[in-house]
Amino acid sequence: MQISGQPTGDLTYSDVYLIPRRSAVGSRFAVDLAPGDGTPATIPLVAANMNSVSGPRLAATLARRGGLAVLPQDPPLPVVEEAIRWVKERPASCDAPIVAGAGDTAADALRRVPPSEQHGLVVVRGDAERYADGTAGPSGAPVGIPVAEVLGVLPAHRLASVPEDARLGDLVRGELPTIPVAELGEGRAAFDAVLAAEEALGAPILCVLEGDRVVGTITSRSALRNALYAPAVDRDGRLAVTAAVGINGDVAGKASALAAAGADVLVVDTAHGHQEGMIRALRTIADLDLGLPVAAGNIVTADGVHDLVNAGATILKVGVGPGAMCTTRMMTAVGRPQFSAVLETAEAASELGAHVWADGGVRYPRDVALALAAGAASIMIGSWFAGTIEAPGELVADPGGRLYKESWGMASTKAVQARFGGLDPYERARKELFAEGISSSKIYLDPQRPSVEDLVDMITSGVRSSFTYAGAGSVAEFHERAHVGLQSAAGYEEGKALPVSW
Ligand SMILES: NC(=O)C1=CN([C@@H]2O[C@H](COP(=O)(O)OP(=O)(O)OC[C@H]3O[C@@H](n4cnc5c(N)ncnc54)[C@H](OP(=O)(O)O)[C@@H]3O)[C@@H](O)[C@H]2O)C=CC1
Ligand SMILES: Nc1nc2c(ncn2[C@@H]2O[C@H](COP(=O)(O)O)[C@@H](O)[C@H]2O)c(=O)[nH]1
Ligand SMILES: [K+]
Repeated sequence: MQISGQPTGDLTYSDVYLIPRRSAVGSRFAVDLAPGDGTPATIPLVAANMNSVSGPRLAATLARRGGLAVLPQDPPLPVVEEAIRWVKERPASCDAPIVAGAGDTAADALRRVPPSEQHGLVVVRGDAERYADGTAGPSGAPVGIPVAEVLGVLPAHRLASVPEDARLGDLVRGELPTIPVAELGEGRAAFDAVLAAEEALGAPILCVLEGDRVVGTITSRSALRNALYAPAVDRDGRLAVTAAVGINGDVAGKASALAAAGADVLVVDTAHGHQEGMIRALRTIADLDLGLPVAAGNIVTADGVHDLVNAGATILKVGVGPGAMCTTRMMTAVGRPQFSAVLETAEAASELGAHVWADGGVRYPRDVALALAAGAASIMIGSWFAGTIEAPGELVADPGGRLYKESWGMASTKAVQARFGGLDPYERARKELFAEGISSSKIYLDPQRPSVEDLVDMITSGVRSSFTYAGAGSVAEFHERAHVGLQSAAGYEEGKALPVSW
């Protein structure tokens, strides 16, 4: 990366911009976004290990589009193992259905999906619990739902015009719109086949049939995405997923169990990553020789990079204080403006053959492009992804009818209370003294982009375009060719669009 001008201090994303330069990359579709960090990701996006962000559905959806999600360290190990299993059993070539029971009401459904196009529910006879949101129960059972059990598909937009207490079983009508998995094909052929089936059946969402089981759903939008993205998969072609480990407790036992459950990357995570406890935890994991990439953090200095890589980290998780839920900077004054933190750590990491994930503070696609320009391999996003259909938790309508999901910091009083609920009251009270995050925040769904996939489309299209402005066809070339300038607050303001006249 080249920087024009002399920065007088550390910089964050709003302080900088990208200068266009001569390009030989003729099309934005010619850009390869694979991070090249030793993980199976094919796009440089990682969902943060926050309880309000990375659950199994978001992890599977993001992996289908080439990203990774980090399952957080707080839930009990069996819950995380089950989440890994759930992700691994989801299809890579079609969507994991949102399954509802015939007796569920429209109000129940609206807590899971907004009434928007491109989304819907697969309504089954009786109780949907049996299908655990698309699986057929315990480990080893066949994946998918017997077609005879499926009453129909309810497009979510219909929920806008029915009474709240209407039963879903009474709302589905007509023949079940299906497409055999063998007809899906690849690329444009798949898009054409799905579009033709949608038009012929007059249905915006189709059930994908393998034998006599519904293994997923598909829309023409998801068929288009199948052609644009390559899923992040493990050696067996199953969707990839990542899981976090803390630095305390039985680190070896937990890391081994997560690896055995199928985690594709381990993330060793604590607020102050440049500490002896982290170095011990990394050495413990290195001794296990699990053969997995290990991400560790959070750090913001080159010294931190050296110590953590020497202890076994292959990826550094970089960022102290930029997170939307984070109060560390105001509580402790500690942290570092994120652009400079990524720039310095990425340079140090690259000398050691390691990589950086820029963690936190991303609010626009431009921030992702700038983190990549600074040398990051991937970008971690938390709060922005919390306001999506796939994030854990239910949709809530505010008094004006706008839909949101609740989010909270992993170092907030709420998270600390949940994490240390098993301790005696004295120990719990001691832990609660140190909250460094907000306990409750509303993250509104973007009505135009209610799904994490919509956000991924938006971010990757912005970043593909950034790459061509810089004449870069890959992440490695972007690291080389990005030309960054410094801007004033007025310069940043000028770049914003104007929703109403001035
Ligand atoms: N990226 C960021 O800016 C931040 C992220 N977080 C996130 O919050 C979650 C919880 O992390 P964490 O609070 O580390 O909890 P952990 O459960 O991982 O424990 C942290 C350990 O480090 C010790 N420690 C020493 N100094 C500090 C310090 N300054 N801050 C925190 N712990 C310290 C703690 O001991 P003792 O409790 O006795 O002090 C404890 O043993 C993680 O997901 C983390 O990434 C939290 C804060 C900042
Ligand atoms: N200091 C704190 N940092 C936190 C907390 N919870 C999460 N985080 C960090 O934020 C990023 C995600 O950033 P976002 O801007 O995309 O939301 C996450 O990965 C953590 O590093 C917290 O309570 N305190
Ligand atoms: K912050």
